[in-house]
Amino acid sequence: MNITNILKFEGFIFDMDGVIVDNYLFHIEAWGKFCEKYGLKYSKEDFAARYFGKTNADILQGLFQKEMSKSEIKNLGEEKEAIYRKIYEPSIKPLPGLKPFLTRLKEEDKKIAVASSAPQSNIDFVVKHTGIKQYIDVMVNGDMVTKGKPNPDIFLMASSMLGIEPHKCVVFEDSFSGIQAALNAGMHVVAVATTHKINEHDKKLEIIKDFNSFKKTS
Ligand SMILES: O=P(O)(O)OC[C@H]1O[C@@H](O)[C@H](O)[C@@H](O)[C@@H]1O
Repeated sequence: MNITNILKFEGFIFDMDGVIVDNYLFHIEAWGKFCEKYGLKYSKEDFAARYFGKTNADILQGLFQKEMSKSEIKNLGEEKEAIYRKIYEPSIKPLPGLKPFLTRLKEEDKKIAVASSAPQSNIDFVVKHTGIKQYIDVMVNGDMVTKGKPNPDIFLMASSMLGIEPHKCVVFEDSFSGIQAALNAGMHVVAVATTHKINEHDKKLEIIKDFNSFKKTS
């Protein structure tokens, strides 16, 4: 899809991990360290298949194989996120073409949301270090919904906070659970091939490598 076609949408909803930043290797490494500390069984492949795009509540209860209280999830989640932020901070950068794309969207008076399964602390970290705060109208984090991706609630909340109907919104997503959540919300999806390669995505989807795709006018 070129810039002319994408500008037909009114609401632009960005997933964060794998879309604003290409950081899955750092999350994988941080979860590995976390699991080692708690003696949890962990394989990168299994983790990627089961948990990418999910909330910490879903990931932690899956890893520990038990139900947990909100405070347990918050504390353990923050422990993992602190490891992640420490190892990722030295190399954090936005996906190529993201800032020029956001600038263009604002010039066109489009509404922009970030909707991430991550806790707000991680969203703040990414927004600060990529310098994109001024572009964002609405932020929705994983703690604001009870049912995480692939349930559509996070994207429906973003569209309602933007005041734009779901079918007028486009979602940028890298994870399979996130793509399914956006489709379940009745939104248009653009898959971003970072965490998963182009050939791993459903061929029927529109797929971009990064936001330089929208530099093109035809
Ligand atoms: O919804 P997003 O932005 O892709 O965030 C998902 C990520 O959220 C993080 O908090 C989890 O620790 C990650 O493991 C997970 O992949």
